[in-house]
Amino acid sequence: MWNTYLNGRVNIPGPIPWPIVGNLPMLLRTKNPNKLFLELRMKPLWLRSFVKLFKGQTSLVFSNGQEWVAGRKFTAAALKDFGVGTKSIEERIHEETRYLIDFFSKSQNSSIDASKLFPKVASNVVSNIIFGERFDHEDPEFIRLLENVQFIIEQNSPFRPDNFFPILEVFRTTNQLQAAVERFNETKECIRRRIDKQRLTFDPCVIRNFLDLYLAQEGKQDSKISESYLFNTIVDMYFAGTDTTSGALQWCMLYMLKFPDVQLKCRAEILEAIGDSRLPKLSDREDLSYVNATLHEIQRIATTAPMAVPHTTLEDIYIEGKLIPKKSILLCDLMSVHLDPIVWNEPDIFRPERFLDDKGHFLRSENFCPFSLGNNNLKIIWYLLEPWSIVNFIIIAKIVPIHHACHVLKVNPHMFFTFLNKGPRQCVGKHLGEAELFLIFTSLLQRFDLIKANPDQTLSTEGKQTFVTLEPQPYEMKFVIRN
Ligand code: HEM
Repeated sequence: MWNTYLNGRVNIPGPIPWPIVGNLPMLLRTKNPNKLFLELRMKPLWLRSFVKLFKGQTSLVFSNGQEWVAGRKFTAAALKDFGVGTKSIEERIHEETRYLIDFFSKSQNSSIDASKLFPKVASNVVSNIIFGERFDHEDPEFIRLLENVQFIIEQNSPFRPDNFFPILEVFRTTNQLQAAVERFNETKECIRRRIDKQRLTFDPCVIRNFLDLYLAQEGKQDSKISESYLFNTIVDMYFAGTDTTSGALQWCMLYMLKFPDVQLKCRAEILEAIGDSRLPKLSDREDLSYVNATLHEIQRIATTAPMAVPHTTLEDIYIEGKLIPKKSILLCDLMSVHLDPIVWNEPDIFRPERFLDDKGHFLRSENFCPFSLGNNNLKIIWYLLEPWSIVNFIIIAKIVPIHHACHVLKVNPHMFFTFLNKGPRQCVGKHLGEAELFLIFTSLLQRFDLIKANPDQTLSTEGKQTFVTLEPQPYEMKFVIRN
């Protein structure tokens, strides 16, 4: 402990933490941890850590090494075969979009709570890919499934004080902990029931959806992936694919309410390129530069998953001469890249045009990374947790170029990032998430004027942190059929 303390102080710059509680008091004083981290971006400091969540589980998110490689290959291939980049994903998203259009057309003047609606939309697209069918939004089983996902996510937020300071867990009501475990088991049970139902009509020669792939794998001796691993990966996809996409869609709507001029420009482009007699397709993306730029700008300024997920160092590393010990848990702050004034001009200003060239064509940026770091030479803030001390500390290390860190590690940049062990990490649902944002956003703008439910309401762009995502504060809006 002393060694950790001393080594850390010698090697890594930062303010002195309080004994035992580290920088927890500072964190407790803030309502918005992400904002605090941003304010401290150039000032390294020590903070307390959060407990290792979901310890002992094995699935795509919670596996490493060869097991992870096999699981990743399987999941990525499955997502590809069943849609990502192909027509069928488009059809599955269209199915959900048609439901939305129908629903909004019938409930024209009703106020819609975006925080209640979009989790259903995102979750239904994942359901469609996994089970081959969507749920009715009013289906009690579906509502319960979503409530459970939400509850578990809230209970496990890394920003809960007891996650920063595990000893506080003794003060957490056992009821809450017990409820989280029970709801997690209930979610698994719901998925288990679906698997059993699909088993009755399963034909190994006709693979219909992700579950069929799972069933085809079941019981195979030579399979590199165990049944329980695949089962847990389905659970992962549910959790990882619902909150993130729903959060991003909520941000999209919020920015359209806040910036009606941008909404008008997006709609004008959609109507000019596509008209209003058919739904937008993924292939329309290249004709919709301004829309594309707007979606990128929203994802940049809002950063739905601001700190991605934790990763672990494989060995002792030195970043700019500072020791980051083996098995340290690192969080990379994606938001620090998206709001870095060195790479973005006036990063706090919402301006879709920054993603357009002089001719109005869409312009990519290597500093755009909502789905985690790629191969780019990004500068990023690192948060470091030291896993062996009684009370863990996080250090916001200096901003360092990612390639620098990878060079020190002598590994491929992708291989650098790990979740509690080793393995490259990037969002496996990136293309699916992008497709959902594009198709749902454009389809809604094509048909409806998006307006605030209450014209006097001030919409805040301050986010609300959940497990890994940053969502807008709840707001209400109306979808009015366009004249
Ligand atoms: C706008 C939507 C989305 C955003 C912003 C997002 C963002 C992220 C981020 C930042 C990570 C962490 C990467 C890292 O380890 O550093 C991640 C991982 C992951 N995402 Fe997404 N995601 C989105 C949509 C989806 C969807 C639709 C799915 C569903 C299939 C999904 C499934 C996953 C999974 C399974 C992982 C873990 C991958 C692994 O550990 O290999 N995501 N996502």
